[in-house]
Amino acid sequence: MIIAVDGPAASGKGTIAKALARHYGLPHLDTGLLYRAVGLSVARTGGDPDEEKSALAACYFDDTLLDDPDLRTEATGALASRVSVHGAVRAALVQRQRDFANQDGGAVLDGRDIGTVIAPDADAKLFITASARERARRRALEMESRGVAADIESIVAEIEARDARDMGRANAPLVQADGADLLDTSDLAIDAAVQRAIALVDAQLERHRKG
Ligand SMILES: Nc1ncnc2c1ncn2[C@@H]1O[C@H](COP(=O)(O)OP(=O)(O)O)[C@@H](O)[C@H]1O
Ligand SMILES: Nc1ccn([C@@H]2O[C@H](COP(=O)(O)OP(=O)(O)O)[C@@H](O)[C@H]2O)c(=O)n1
Repeated sequence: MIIAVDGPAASGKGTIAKALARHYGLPHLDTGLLYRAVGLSVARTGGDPDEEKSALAACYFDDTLLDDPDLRTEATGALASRVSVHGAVRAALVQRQRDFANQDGGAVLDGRDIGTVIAPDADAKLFITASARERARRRALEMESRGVAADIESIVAEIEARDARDMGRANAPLVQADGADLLDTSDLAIDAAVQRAIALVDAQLERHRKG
């Protein structure tokens, strides 16, 4: 069984995808980490994230990079969003994600294009969202918990810029996939959002069973 979870930054898609993986006993892949690794790698090697060749060269990173704490910063999120506009970068990462999705028993993947490109035939699809202000508030809390000062207005601006780039790009733009249920978590606590996600997935699985 494949479950596709997509949505913009800090919408709660990772939290929900992890909880779904636990609930259904499936492995989980945070596909954003792959794009973050490319973004960080291109920056560290002095390459240009906006130049396709440079970004493509950074796709062949060592997997130990996936554990680097710098992957989690908002600066790396912005770099990831810049390298991920390039078709060659997306093509270089596609097989790894599809292999993960198609492993025996299935998987849960979260990202921007799981329900549209990576696993368009997924058994269940969710599109998670929340207002930009609520997403910025969550990011600020995360940063403060790491001891990093956070300015809400600049985080809102960064989130809106990233949304615009991710939704406006020509290759695999962020969009609610055909057949995906929309889940707005703006006014939901984590537990409530997870319960709602499980109910939506169960209902989709039931609809598929009935054909
Ligand atoms: N429904 C929610 N209400 C409040 N905070 C949430 C909710 N969902 C997630 N969070 C918190 O917001 C932050 C971003 O969530 P995360 O799941 O990492 O988002 P994404 O994967 O979409 O970037 C985390 O600190 C997480 O604990
Ligand atoms: N499947 C994916 C996942 C991430 N990405 C890109 O990678 C960036 C970082 O993704 P992420 O999921 O780690 O970011 P957050 O939503 O956690 O902030 C996004 O802004 C996208 O531009 C993508 O293009 N396709």
